[in-house]
Amino acid sequence: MVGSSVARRAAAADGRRVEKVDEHEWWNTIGQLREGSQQELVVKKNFGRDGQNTLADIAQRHGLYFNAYNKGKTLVFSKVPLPDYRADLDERHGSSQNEIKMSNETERRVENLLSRAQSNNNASASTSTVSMRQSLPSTSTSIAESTTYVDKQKLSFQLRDMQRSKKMMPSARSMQSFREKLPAFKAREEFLKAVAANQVLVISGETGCGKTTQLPQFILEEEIDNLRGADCSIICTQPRRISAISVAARVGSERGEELGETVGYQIRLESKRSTQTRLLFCTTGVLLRKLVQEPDLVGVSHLLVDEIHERGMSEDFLIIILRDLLPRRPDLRLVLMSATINAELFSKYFGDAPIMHIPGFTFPVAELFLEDILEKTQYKIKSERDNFQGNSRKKRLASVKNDPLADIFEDVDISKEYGNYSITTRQSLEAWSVTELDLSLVEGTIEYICRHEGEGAILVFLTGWDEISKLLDKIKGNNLLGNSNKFLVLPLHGSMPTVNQREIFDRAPANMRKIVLATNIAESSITIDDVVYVIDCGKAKETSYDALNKLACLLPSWISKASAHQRRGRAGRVQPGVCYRLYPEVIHAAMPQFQLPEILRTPLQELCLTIKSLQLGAVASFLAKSLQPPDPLSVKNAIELLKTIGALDDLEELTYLDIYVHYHWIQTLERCCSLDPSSSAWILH
Ligand SMILES: Nc1ncnc2c1ncn2[C@@H]1O[C@H](COP(=O)(O)OP(=O)(O)OP(=O)(O)O)[C@@H](O)[C@H]1O
Repeated sequence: MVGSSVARRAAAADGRRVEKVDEHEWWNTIGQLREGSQQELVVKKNFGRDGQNTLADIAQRHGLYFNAYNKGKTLVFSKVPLPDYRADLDERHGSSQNEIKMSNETERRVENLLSRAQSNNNASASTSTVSMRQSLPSTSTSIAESTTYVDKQKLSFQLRDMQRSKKMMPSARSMQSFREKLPAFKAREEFLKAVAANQVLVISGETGCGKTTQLPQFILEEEIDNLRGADCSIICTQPRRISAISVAARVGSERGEELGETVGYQIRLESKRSTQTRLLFCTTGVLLRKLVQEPDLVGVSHLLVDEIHERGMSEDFLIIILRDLLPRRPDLRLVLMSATINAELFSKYFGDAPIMHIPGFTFPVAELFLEDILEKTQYKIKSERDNFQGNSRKKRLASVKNDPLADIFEDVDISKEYGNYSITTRQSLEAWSVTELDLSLVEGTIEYICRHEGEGAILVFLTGWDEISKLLDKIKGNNLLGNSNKFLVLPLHGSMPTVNQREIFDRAPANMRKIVLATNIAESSITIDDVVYVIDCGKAKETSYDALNKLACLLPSWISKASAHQRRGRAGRVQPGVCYRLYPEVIHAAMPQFQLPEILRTPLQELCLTIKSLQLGAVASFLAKSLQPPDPLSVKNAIELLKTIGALDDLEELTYLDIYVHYHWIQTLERCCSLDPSSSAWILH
């Protein structure tokens, strides 16, 4: 066997005699390694420094990695980046391999190839230069293989040339100089080294550092530059559709490309990608579904999970699946991207994966709290229902159940704490309702900005469609803001078609001010480049469970400090900005650092049904592997209940034939009528 002869020859090396590199032979051998299933090829031969350089060059041209160990006596070609030191190859440990280890299949193919190359060489002994590509094998299977191989090589070269030429274009050059100013750029080399050296890397990046737009792009550029473009496939997940699309568009334009060339996106029922696409932004849900069909993510070389700190249900499910997948895919690189909070938690979960911190960059964003806004705008809070004269603040607040922030505000002595503020402001603070958003106050704040502040779009964070549509009506009826020639008012809600969602990124026509009324979907990852003012109502709708009444509810709740920070961060991304917080500073100070993970907020029965509908296996064992597992006894009880009501059978499988109809009905019933699965199932029956 020729493969064995390579091994024998390699094993025969005594480390003193310097062998000559037969470039032709090694080109083919390394080409076969690249095409086969073997991950690496270990060669014990001394080719001297020049020989090593030639081999390193061959490996690089094949898009593989090369390293020399034991003072150049042990050479390794690999499909994955190689560390500087390998204990398994260290002669002093007596554990190094004496032979090149190849699978039978690779050995057979290498043998075939070498014998063919040898006979080719003999036949053309008089021809001094044989093109390496011409010398590829010619049996029908081998032709197919080599065509794929040649095609891939060709594509890698094409991608590299295209990248180089696009970089030279004037628009790309100005983008490049902008990119170089982002903090992520300074961390580029360190980041790429860390990705190469570690299977899992946790990035803790502050707002605006460039983690979303730059880090996946660095990997893409590096892979293409090193002629690994054809083989690289980078996926970057985003928690929401709008960020998947807008970030893909931004990265594409930074590269001077049309969306869908090397950078694309995929969301449910919509995608923009091509055979050239090497960096794909998709929602976490899309990736979860892909994983169900393709558990090993074959073909994916790098996976970046963005905004992991948000701890949505899909992100938490995803990392459980990925931790199981990593040992099966040692060549897969996983980068978890988080805001600064919680990076250690993720690192620990992935066996103390290294953490890299990238400082943020935003233009200065001034922050005004309710008291400052009231003082500035002279707005008087005096709602009919909550008139403080007839109903004291303490009395009203005492009736607010389960709201620790309301309790904190209840304890504030307004006249003492806000002694420096005007009497009108203090009276308004007395009248301010912790529970209900005063939409007239939002309207008043928008009007104040439009009358007194400079140019720039306004982004308003509200809790849901109900508030958005009521505010839209108010704005229509407002003397100033209702002028549609001067103000472009755009709603932004998760249920809107993406084509409408995308309008928020368009610049308003000259002399018009854009006002975006959004839910928390605009909170992270997106840049609306003309936003200068952010108005934050401080709340977002979240699923919670009323255990006493057994009701699942989607209610406005106070956001966390992390969310508040992200909201503020939507201003100041390309110019200085102002953030108007429509709640007192004491409430902001008392907000939790970050939100409770969705899997700990979601009613367990709903969680179990979601796990089943996503086909993620046995519920209890799946949830036990999560970052912060729910109480096992409660999980067991939830499964029992689902079996009792007939939603799951004895084998814990979803029952009815049309599982989805059933499941979505349950969800809809829960959402619309605040019913738990048992009541919903009863109605369905
Ligand atoms: N569409 C865009 N138009 C103009 N500038 C943009 C756009 N997208 C990104 N940028 C610029 O690139 C910077 C980095 O954006 P990126 O989305 O990568 O930040 P990030 O670190 O992920 O922050 P965050 O977590 O707050 O979203 C922004 O602050 C902004 O200056």
